[in-house]
Amino acid sequence: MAAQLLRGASTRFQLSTTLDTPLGKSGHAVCGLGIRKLERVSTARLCKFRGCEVTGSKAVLSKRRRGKGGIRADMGGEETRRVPRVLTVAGSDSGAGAGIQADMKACGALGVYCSTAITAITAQNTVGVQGIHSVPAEFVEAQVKSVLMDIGADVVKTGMLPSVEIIQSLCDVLRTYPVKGLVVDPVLISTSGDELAGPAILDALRDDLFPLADLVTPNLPEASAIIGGDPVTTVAEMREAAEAIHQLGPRYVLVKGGHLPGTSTLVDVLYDGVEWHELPGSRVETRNTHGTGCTLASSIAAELAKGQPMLSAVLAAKRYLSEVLEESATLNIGEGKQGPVNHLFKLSDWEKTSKQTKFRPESLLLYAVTDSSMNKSWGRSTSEAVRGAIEGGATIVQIREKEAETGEFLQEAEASLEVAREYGVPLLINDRIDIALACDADGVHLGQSDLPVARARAILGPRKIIGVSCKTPEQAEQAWKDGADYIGSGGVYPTNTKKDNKTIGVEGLREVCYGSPIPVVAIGGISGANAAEVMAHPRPENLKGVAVVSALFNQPDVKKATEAVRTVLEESLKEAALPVASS
Ligand SMILES: Cc1ncc(COP(=O)(O)OP(=O)(O)O)c(N)n1
Ligand SMILES: Cc1ncsc1CCOP(=O)(O)O
Repeated sequence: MAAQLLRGASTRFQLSTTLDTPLGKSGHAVCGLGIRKLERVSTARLCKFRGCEVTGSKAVLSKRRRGKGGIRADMGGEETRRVPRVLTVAGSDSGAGAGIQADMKACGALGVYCSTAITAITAQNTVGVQGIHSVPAEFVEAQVKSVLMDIGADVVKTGMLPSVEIIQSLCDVLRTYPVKGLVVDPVLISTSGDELAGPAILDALRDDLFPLADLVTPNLPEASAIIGGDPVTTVAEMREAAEAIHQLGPRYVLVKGGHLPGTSTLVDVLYDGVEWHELPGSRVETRNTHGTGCTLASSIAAELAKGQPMLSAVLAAKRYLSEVLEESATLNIGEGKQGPVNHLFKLSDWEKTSKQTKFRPESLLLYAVTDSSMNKSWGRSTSEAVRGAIEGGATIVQIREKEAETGEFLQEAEASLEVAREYGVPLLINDRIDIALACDADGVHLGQSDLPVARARAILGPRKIIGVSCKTPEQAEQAWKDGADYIGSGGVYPTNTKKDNKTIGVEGLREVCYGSPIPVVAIGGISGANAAEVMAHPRPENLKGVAVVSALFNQPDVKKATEAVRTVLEESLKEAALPVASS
């Protein structure tokens, strides 16, 4: 059970909304003027605390304290916004690729407020580390306290901790002022190969800091050093190392594979003492990898601060890092062998200049899946049919071609993509990654027997949309871990469009939705006549729409047929104010 942190800086008095974060380092509250010990209380209980009244999920200043200037005069009593907060306790990198600078940029890019406690000042560039000047432990402690007593932090992330005294005093502060999450990046060896910590520091990390941590994120050399020097060069050895490090006390261990020696495998291993997750990554060939360890750890901290559970936080952070690496591949900063990345690439205009149409879960509302034999029988090309569907209200399109030769498929896809781009509607290719790459489509839809999702993600990179057909919650969970963006689930009803396809019904669809961490679109035998039943309230929150073939394309007028289904969907959206079903 989470410790209840009453975040009560002078500008807001709302209880943290992530009280269910599974961290339980009991009993302190930050309220107004300082941090005080509180008894553990359950979320629902009412607690009174030095002028703060906590009622349900709200903490408000009592009249008595309000009168004493506890609320800022310029707030005018308006609701204020909760901002997720990370405190990074790490070293400064003069080259700004790693350390504090990387953490601040990554958190900023992810919408999280990042405060800092600087443990060391390094003279560093793309060539390596030229000098390290440690900050005295008392002054690191002073920085941490200053932040926690006023601004507060949902999650603390540590990087370079250059002395045993700093580690021990940080542990003391964290025991006194607990936070909801602690991510420890055990910075022992920089990615450029420089040793950043000696054996005494390693011992202090192992004995004092790891037991307080929610996550420890060693790379392969660090994992090896932590477990006493045994080599960690295979996925099996990564699992063994994760197990050994978990014994030291953290709730989770993420051993980062990077490029495992001698293999093209990119995999990280996440372990919580019971369950293993092998998380694949996409390969980006670039010299610009300086600071990726710091970036990953601070991005995970940022996602945890937003209230994500650990696995989701790790996956989201990995995806962000892949995007950053891809976007930074050709940056030319510094003369050394390892350059920095551009954490803030989204502030530049890539989204404006990119041809890629962004995936939003809402675009699954009416998913038009083409069928060239149906369209041919009505005397129209695939691209004409796509135009009709989009004008009739389709929100995403998939080119599903089961008969044409590769060259014809590519031509159809290119012509259809031109139409889709005109309207800003995403267009995906069924099954064929080669076609998707050749025409630069927005993504692919894959079945269970197509190219494995993790491989597809590695080939397509972080930005392309990947949808996966799933008939069970287990398949959906796996697809998410492997990097899928959405699930297509069905057949909901019997269909003649796909032979020998098992029907799972509305019940089966909903089971998949409840087991899926990502959005779901229903498919199979869906038309204007039954779309309302599929989308009926209360429905799973992540059921976003319907995918339709024959009810759109085996019709004389595609636009009219699409409008008819869209009208039914619009009606179901109007019920959106009603409660959603929960599992
Ligand atoms: C949105 C959507 N969902 C499911 C499917 C089915 O894909 P798959 O299982 O690969 O079968 P085929 O389409 O290849 O016959 C889909 N295409 N789209
Ligand atoms: C491709 C696919 N996957 C599951 S059912 C199906 C066919 C859907 O076609 P229709 O909408 O005509 O039933």
